[in-house]
Amino acid sequence: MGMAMVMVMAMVMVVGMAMVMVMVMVMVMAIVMIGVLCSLAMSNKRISKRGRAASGNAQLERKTQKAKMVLLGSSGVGKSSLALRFTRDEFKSTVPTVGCAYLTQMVCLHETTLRFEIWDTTGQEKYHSVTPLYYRGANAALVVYDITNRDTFVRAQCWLQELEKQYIAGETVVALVGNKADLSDLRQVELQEAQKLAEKKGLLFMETSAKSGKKVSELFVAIAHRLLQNADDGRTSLMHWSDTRVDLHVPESRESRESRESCCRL
Ligand SMILES: Nc1nc2c(ncn2[C@@H]2O[C@H](COP(=O)(O)OP(=O)(O)OP(=O)(O)O)[C@@H](O)[C@H]2O)c(=O)[nH]1
Repeated sequence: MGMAMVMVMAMVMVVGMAMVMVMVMVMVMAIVMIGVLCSLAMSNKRISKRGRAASGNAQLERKTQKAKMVLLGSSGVGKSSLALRFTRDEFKSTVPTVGCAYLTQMVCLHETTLRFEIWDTTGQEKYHSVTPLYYRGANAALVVYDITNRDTFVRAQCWLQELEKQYIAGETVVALVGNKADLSDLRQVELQEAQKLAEKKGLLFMETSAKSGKKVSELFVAIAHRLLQNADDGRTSLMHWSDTRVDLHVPESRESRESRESCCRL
């Protein structure tokens, strides 16, 4: 009888100990799981904070920068036509520019949007003395000649010399542009000759046609890339631009708003 009692008590003790051990194990597992869940929650919080900071920076980087560009060259080479092709993708008969015309166009690149503020000067000799007023402070200059007219190429070289006196090399992006490439049968300036000149002076060079649109947006995008590269290298500084206009007139039609806000995406 006594032996049986001892055995029963021993069994109760073993079962009790087993139950205590199971409970301890359950508690330990619960504590471990709570710990894991807490650390996961903390790291998620950190990731989302970092994500917000990154998207904030991305937003900052996407801000629009503006660049002043001046178009120079003899009368009739197609400066206004190039500006019109680039800003409105149009080609129509133009009248000689009086003084200067002002147009704008956005270029959307991967990380930045660049707003070109284009000063289209007149090529007429009688206004020559006022032209420096327009190219002062320009971030970029297009020196345009007509590939079918050698005189305009000679004149373009005078413009380049004038610009060289005004600017520190590398600060202003200068492009030599041979326009009217659609009339290559009437060519008076060989591509290689202009290319060589541009290489010697470290200029961008392109033959374009405002009439057909050939290489026009490529030209402006190449200038935009060069400008942003110079800004990154600290050689030039571009100002930020934000649209702060207040429209005091009748609401704009959807069509005209879309064309105003259009961006040259390449
Ligand atoms: N075939 C051809 N004609 C062009 C091209 N670009 C311009 N033209 C014509 O050349 C003439 C002069 O063009 P504009 O754009 O007014 O020239 P501009 O350099 O602005 O002239 P100014 O305002 O006097 O300085 C116009 O009759 C245009 O239609 C082109 O790429 N091909």
